[in-house]
Amino acid sequence: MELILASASPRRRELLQLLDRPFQVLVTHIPEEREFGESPTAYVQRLAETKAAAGFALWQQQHPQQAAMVIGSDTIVTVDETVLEKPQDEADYRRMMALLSDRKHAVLTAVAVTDGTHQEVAVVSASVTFKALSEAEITNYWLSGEPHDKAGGYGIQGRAAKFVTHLEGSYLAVVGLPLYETEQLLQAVERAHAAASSTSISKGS
Ligand SMILES: Cc1cn([C@H]2C[C@H](O)[C@@H](COP(=O)(O)OP(=O)(O)OP(=O)(O)O)O2)c(=O)[nH]c1=O
Repeated sequence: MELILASASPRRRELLQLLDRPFQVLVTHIPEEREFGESPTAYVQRLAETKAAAGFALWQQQHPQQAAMVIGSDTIVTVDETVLEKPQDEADYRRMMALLSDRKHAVLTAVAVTDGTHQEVAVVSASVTFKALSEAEITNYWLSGEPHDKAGGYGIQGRAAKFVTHLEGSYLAVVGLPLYETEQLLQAVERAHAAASSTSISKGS
């Protein structure tokens, strides 16, 4: 069965390589809009599931006969009930840094895996504490070019590492793809796929 990563994120691609499973990348575009009353956990889970399903649909269009497992993932930062995604511009980035400075926030990454029939999903979290950020630090970090394509406007694996005083939970959930959980989800879908294939063979279909 082919493995497909439905993601445009270079971080997810690099991390997935560490599972030593050959894979291809497909890019789909899913609008990221939280529904009224939707909790951060429900939201991030829905986006990961939607990305996996859209990736599977695209794979099927291109390869109608070939089985595949597709991974979709989404990362958000939450401060109280406020959800931070990628900053739209510098002002949006500055709003995010003001919310993150000198306090704890949560990062949630959802990973969904589907083979078109079976689906597994996990939401993995971390709690991250930032030092008090000065205006100069906020400005210089923006000028580094790192914030624009990252949830919450920062990359813990990059220059924002020096802002982090404490981390609890999954470091890889912050970077965008928690590998232990991803491997477990892949194995679960593989087992379900194998069980369904052996049932359909014994039924003679
Ligand atoms: C908080 C944080 C986020 N990020 C990144 C991970 C994700 O790539 C990005 C969150 O945006 P996402 O919308 O989750 O993902 P994406 O648009 O980059 O890729 P795709 O939807 O195609 O899979 O933020 C870091 O790299 N480091 C960090 O410390």
